[in-house]
Amino acid sequence: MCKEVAFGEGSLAKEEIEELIREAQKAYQRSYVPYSHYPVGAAALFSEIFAGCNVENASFGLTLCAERNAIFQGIAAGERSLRAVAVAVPGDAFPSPCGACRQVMREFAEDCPIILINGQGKTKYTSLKELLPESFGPDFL
Ligand SMILES: O=c1ccn([C@H]2C[C@H](O)[C@@H](CO)O2)c(=O)[nH]1
Ligand SMILES: [Zn+2]
Repeated sequence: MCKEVAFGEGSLAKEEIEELIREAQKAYQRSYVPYSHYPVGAAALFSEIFAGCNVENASFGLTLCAERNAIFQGIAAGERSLRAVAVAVPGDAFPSPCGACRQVMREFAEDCPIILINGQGKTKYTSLKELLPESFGPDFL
């Protein structure tokens, strides 16, 4: 059975959500975080799933967040339409995508579901519209 879960104007199959969550959870195990010790994994659903982890650098400002890493993997593969994003961390607290990542998501989705996952596998559902209201995007130009 493939239960559809409605999100705003779109919908996602329950199986798609579960796989997206699993991919985000796997991704944080590949994080390179010798400075913050805060691993983050993300999975971006385009026509398929692209995963990414955060990658830090001794020159701290060069750090790439997990969300942008995952999204850019999709874009580099030729994808343009972002359907959902999952973000997972190992700790008790839920993750929250930073402002830069929210704006990068906005480039490829007007609005999309965002699933936040903590280390116990608990989930919080939000959306890009909620995290980045009154956003600036490509349609302004
Ligand atoms: O949503 C977030 C927030 C932070 N980070 C990373 C950047 C850095 O490696 C570490 C601490 O900021 O967490 C992410 O990957 N995603
Ligand atoms: Zn970020």
